[in-house]
Amino acid sequence: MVQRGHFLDAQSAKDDGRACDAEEDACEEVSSCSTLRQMLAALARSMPKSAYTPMESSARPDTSTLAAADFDVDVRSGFLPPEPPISRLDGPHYDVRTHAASIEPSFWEDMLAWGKAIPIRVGAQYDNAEQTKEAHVWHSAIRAMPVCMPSGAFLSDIRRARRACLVLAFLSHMYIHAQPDLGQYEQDEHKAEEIARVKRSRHGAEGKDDFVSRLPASLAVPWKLVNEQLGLPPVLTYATTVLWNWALEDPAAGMQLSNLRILETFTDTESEAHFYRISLLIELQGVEAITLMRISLNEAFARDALAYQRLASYLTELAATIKKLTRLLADMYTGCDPMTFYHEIRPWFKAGDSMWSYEHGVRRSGWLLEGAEQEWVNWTGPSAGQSTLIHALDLFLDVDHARRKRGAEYDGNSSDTSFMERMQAYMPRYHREFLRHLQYGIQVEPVSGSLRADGAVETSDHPIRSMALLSSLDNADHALVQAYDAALQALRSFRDEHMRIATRYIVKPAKAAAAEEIRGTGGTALIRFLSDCRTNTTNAMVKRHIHNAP
Ligand code: HEM
Repeated sequence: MVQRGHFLDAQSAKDDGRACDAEEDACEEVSSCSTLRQMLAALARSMPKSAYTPMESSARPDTSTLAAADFDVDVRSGFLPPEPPISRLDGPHYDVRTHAASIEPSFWEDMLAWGKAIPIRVGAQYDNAEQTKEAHVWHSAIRAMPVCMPSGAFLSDIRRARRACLVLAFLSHMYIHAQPDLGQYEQDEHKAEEIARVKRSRHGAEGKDDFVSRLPASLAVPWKLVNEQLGLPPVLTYATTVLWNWALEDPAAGMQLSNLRILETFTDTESEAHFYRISLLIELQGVEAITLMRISLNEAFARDALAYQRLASYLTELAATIKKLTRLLADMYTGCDPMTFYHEIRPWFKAGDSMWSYEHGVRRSGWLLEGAEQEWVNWTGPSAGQSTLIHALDLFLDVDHARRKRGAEYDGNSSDTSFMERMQAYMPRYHREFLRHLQYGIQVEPVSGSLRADGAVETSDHPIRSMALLSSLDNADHALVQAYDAALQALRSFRDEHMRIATRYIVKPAKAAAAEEIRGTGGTALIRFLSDCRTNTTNAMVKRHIHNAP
């Protein structure tokens, strides 16, 4: 069997001491495909690397070559950077009220610290007149702040670029959401008109009738530039709130579950820190899954009898790892209060796609990034649906959320088949590349068989699924099929738990608050969508299709 790609350099298979007749042919095939091979070798690399990724110093450093050589997936930390993110952009400290003309990036840090100290609140719900006044001064200072263009040298230090992305994201969401009368959330047209009228009268001096959805150039321009560098749109993302938002309690103790602390929150509540921390712990535990996926794909390259046995054992381990992820997910309840999540934390995440405003009497959604975008932008707020880890598990196990495969099994009533693909636009560039590679870079010779209960022929060029299909044809040994399906079952159970969480943290509080429409941060009709994701997981199981399954 000739593979069009594989996940390990051929030497490792040889080092296994396994004889494989097809190996040399396959090696030739692979060596002719050197670019792909380099990418695969980078993925399989076992040497730790530095999170500092020096790049050419220029106004817009080109990171494309790095993307090809390195998917920014670390053997110790997975999709998290292996070294703690920096917690402050250096440079002199400013008294933000008197030195508003400064243009050092550290000035953003001072603005963030000031905003948090007030503290800036969603909808300008302050406790007293003094706070209200100070918040107004903060707000005006942001608008008056000069545009600071980060230098090429600054952008080329990836840790500083990530921190800048985080600070600008928090500042931008604070700026937008902390304005008074955020009734623009209401999609009731009459209310929105009334609110717009009140806003006009209040912000007459600003001269902007939809001031609320306009991000000033002082934030919009550098934010867009920094995020372009990282391959992200200018909006708060999972990468910002989770992947790059942590520190080690004790630097000497290293990256352990109990040693991680969240750097920035909007609400300064334990619930918000816990909400981010759970995802962080899942990412860290996910390193185990990434390793198992990688070594499994090596077996998909070898494809001898031992490979089938080993793959079965790795998939069994993967199922156990996914169960650990589910247990971590269920820990959400131990530190994140559903009401605090729904009423205090979630509103900060709203972005252009779910905010409405009026300009010159025209109602529209979106944010206007002054000086950075000509058009109103409708980006979506952060969702753990942007976790590359979960997408990788889906791709590895051939879960098809786009519903292009196995089409006959679907009723054609899916709520949102494009959500998962759309979420990839919100991942850091290298992680997106990683998924693209996992999806398109490693196909094998298609395997066909009449395995389905309805007799339809299924053809698969998926490296793992095709082996499970082949193994299912052999009635003597269904160990691989069982292990493959067990991993899918574990992923389904993860999604069961996730649905319970979404119900407890969004659906119930929304019903209690008599919300007219219940949608996820990503804008989905959430219960229908999450239930579809579960169905897609189950539909990938092989056993369901075998005539004589044991
Ligand atoms: C309070 C906690 C959470 C709530 C309320 C929640 C809610 C939601 C909602 C409503 C969606 C639908 C998409 C949207 O419109 O935003 C979603 C998607 C998703 N969430 Fe969460 N989520 C939570 C925590 C997590 C965590 C910790 C993870 C794991 C890292 C996670 C992983 C996902 C994934 C992978 C999706 C895409 C759909 C799927 O794969 O099933 N969520 N979440």
